[in-house]
Order: sequence, then structure tokens, then C-alpha cells
Amino acid sequence: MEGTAVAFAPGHISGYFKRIDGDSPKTTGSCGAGIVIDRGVTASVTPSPKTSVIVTDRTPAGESLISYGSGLIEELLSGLGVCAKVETTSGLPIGAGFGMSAAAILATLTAANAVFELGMSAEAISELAHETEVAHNTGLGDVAAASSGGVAVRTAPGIFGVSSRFFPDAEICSVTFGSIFTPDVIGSPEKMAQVTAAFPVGEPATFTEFMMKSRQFAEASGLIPARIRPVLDACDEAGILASMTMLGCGVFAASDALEILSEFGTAVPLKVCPHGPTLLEV
Ligand SMILES: Nc1ncnc2c1ncn2[C@@H]1O[C@H](COP(=O)(O)OP(=O)(O)OP(=O)(O)O)[C@@H](O)[C@H]1O
Ligand SMILES: CC(C)(CO)[C@@H](O)C(=O)[O-]
Repeated sequence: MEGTAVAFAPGHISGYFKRIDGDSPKTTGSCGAGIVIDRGVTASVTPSPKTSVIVTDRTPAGESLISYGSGLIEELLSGLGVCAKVETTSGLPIGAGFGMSAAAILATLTAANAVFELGMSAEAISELAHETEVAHNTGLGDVAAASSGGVAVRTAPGIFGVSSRFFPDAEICSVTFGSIFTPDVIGSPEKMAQVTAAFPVGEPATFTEFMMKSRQFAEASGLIPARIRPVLDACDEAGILASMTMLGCGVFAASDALEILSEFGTAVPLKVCPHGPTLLEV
């Protein structure tokens, strides 16, 4: 095997969710809804005698090397029986509620599938990506959502749980102050009980309904960090719908809230991504 394959997978902002435990990682996941966003992870995969992973981010705040090595990606490749030099570049900070782990897995698998000619279908890639996320507690519903585009509503766990997708031409804006370690939250039965109790009734049919349900959920979930309260207040005052990025210390707002969010940190304009993982180069 020779050459390099490069793939992109979109990130995902989860607005609300509840954990559903099945009898295997395949049937475990979450219900909820979130936005598949146009920033995500680009992965380049080059066959090599030994696996190595370089994780970088190229976010609006600048570019930095995050780590040499990623247990998640190394385990994934070893499970496929291949060795490669992998470079992942995240367009948004890792751990901040933008679903970068799911995007990294989906992008790496899409590129590895091409360069090693593994013959996996898009469905098989999503299935393996979802099982990997759940097994590592790094996400529950991000893979199901980011396997395609739009605002994704999930009514069952796993990759077949998306009941609807809609594609608003919305200006979205986000600001983040750092990470919340996902495994600490989704691995805690106490936190998950409060999250489940906060799950909103009914499914959103419009972007406005999605934003309202997300905020209602965030308030009732007990997950809102004090650090983001002034940002939510400023959006409320300006009549802009906003909520917390699940699971990160950040806010996402509907409409062009760049000016307001920029008062608090580096604000990022985002769009709804119309597609899932894409092969860019092979
Ligand atoms: N771009 C990446 N490349 C390689 N590994 C990654 C990448 N992003 C995340 N990971 C791995 O996933 C682990 C957990 O990430 P985490 O789930 O907190 O991030 P996230 O998916 O961006 O956040 P969230 O689930 O809140 O949206 C990280 O510690 C890292 O090992
Ligand atoms: C658990 C979660 C909020 C973490 O990103 C997400 O995977 C989801 O919505 O299930």
C-alpha cells in the first residue's frame, strides 16, 4: 500500500441528549439533537511500518500541536490490522463540545478505508466509529449525527437512531472557554440521572424549536458552568437564542452573534454542514 489519503469529517454541537444503555456499544448511545457543523477534523493517513499519530489543532485562536499519539486512533488502526502515520487537524478545540473525537475517528477511518482499500461501506465506518466512541466514553451521539449533515434529531441510540435532519441556512456563532472531560460526565450515573430528567418533551421541527429545547435542557441539566452564565445573559438581553455546547465550557448562539460573543472570547462563525465524512484526496 502506498500514498496518502486525506478525509474530512464534520464536528457536532450537541444541544441536548440523554444516555441510553443497550447491551453492547452498538446499541448504547444517546437520544437528543444537535448541529452538524462546517468545522471538523481533517485526517491524513499514510501506510507505514509502525503506527504514529500527530494531533494538531488549527482553530480561530491559532495553531498548536496537541499531542504525539492518540490512544483512540492507535486502537482503531490496530483493530483494522493496519499500521499508518496519521495526522489529525481539528478546526475547533478538542473537548469543548464540538464532537472532535467523533470527527477524528470518522475522518481517520474514511481515509484509512481508501488508502488501504478496506472496502468498508459508509455505514460500516459509522458503525465502527460509534462503537469506538462509546467504548471509550468519548461520545454517545456525535457519530450518528456527524455521519451525515444538518441539524440531526436522534430518537434512538446508535447510528440508525437519527429520525430527522433539517438544513437551516442559519448563521451560528460559538465561543468557548475550555473543555469538560466528556468521560467524567457521561460515565457518572448521578449526572446522567439529572440529564435524563431534563430531557425535553417532543421533537424540534425548526431551528428555533431546537435552540429553545437546547436551552431549556441546559438550564435543567445542572451542567451549565458559572463561567458561561454572563454570555448566556448577554445573548438573552439581545434577544438571541443561545445555549451551552454539550459537553464543553462554551456557548453557541443562533444568528450572527459575533459582536456579542467576541466581548467574552474568540468567537467563531459556523454554518450547518450539509454533508458527513468526505474523502478529499487519495
Ligand atoms: N482530533 C483528534 N485526534 C485524535 N484524537 C482525538 C481528537 N479529538 C479527540 N481525540 C481523543 O478523544 C479524547 C476525548 O475527547 P473528547 O470527547 O473530550 O473531545 P470532543 O469530542 O471534542 O468533546 P465533546 O465530546 O465534548 O464534543 C481525547 O482525549 C483524545 O484522546
Ligand atoms: C454525550 C455528548 C453530549 C458528548 O459530546 C454527545 O455525544 C451526545 O449528544 O450524545
